[in-house]
Amino acid sequence: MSARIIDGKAVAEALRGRLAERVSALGFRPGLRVVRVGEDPASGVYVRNKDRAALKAGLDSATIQLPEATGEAELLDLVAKLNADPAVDGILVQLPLPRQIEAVKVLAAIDPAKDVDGFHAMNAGMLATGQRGLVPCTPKGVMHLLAAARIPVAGARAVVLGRSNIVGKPMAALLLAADATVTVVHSRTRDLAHECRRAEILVAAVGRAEMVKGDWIAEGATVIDVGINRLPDGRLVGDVDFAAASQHAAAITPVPGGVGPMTIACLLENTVEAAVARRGVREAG
Ligand SMILES: Nc1nc(=O)c2c([nH]1)NC[C@@H]1CN(c3ccc(C(=O)N[C@@H](CCC(=O)O)C(=O)O)cc3)C=[N+]21
Repeated sequence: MSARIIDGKAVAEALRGRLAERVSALGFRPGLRVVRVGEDPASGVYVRNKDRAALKAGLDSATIQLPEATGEAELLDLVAKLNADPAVDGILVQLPLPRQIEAVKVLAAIDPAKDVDGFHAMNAGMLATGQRGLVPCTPKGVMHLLAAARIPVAGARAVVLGRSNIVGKPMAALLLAADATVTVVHSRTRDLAHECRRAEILVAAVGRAEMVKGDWIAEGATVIDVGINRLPDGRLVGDVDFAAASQHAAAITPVPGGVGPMTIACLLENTVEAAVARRGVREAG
């Protein structure tokens, strides 16, 4: 059997189209500012793709590029300025940050109402306690993909591989809120393969190229691959051995063209949501 491929690029395009319509009805351009310190290669493609998508959706979007040697106080000053700017609805500080800057301090300084990454402890707490807040883009994008592919989540056995604050933990919280039975597994889990084989929905988010093997996948499972890993030969692969997993899964996301484009679409969605909430806009429909 060969799995159905869940086309994240197409689902993201559809979501961006709906957002463009929503933005044009607002009568103002939601403002997004992305702050990038230094030149971490992982965030290069992301920044370029995001800028293009944001402008196309009608957002007022700009990237603020700071030098690698920027100090923590300087970055905190910029965040304070963006917090105070009424035209700015969303603030995203690209991670990872250079060594001299403590990321948790910077994330804590962002106004939670403008925290379109959903990384502030306030938004993480809102998600954990089932309250409305800004939800991290990648896990939010995964939930959109599951819905678009008509994968039943309620009651399903879901396994999340990875426990990061930016993907694994919020992913588990969202699946739980959608009534899945959620297991989080990680590098210290005994018999990872066995745990993964129990999954009806497997979300792989460890950042290790093709770590999930074909025989880790139950027959008929849905496989969501969050990993984006660059191999020495330049090829881009996920955390899952795609060809082998496709022989067992019923549905699977590719890399590239799976979760990545959804992360960007959800960043735009969060910016629109932040703008609507902050400015007290009442939308029709
Ligand atoms: N504060 C913060 N928030 C982030 O969300 C964040 C970050 N920092 N730092 C860097 C990572 C990386 N990231 C990506 C998102 C989408 C693609 C993406 O769209 N990838 C495409 C194309 C990839 C390619 O062609 O190279 C795909 O998977 O199909 C990639 C990478 C968000 N990140």
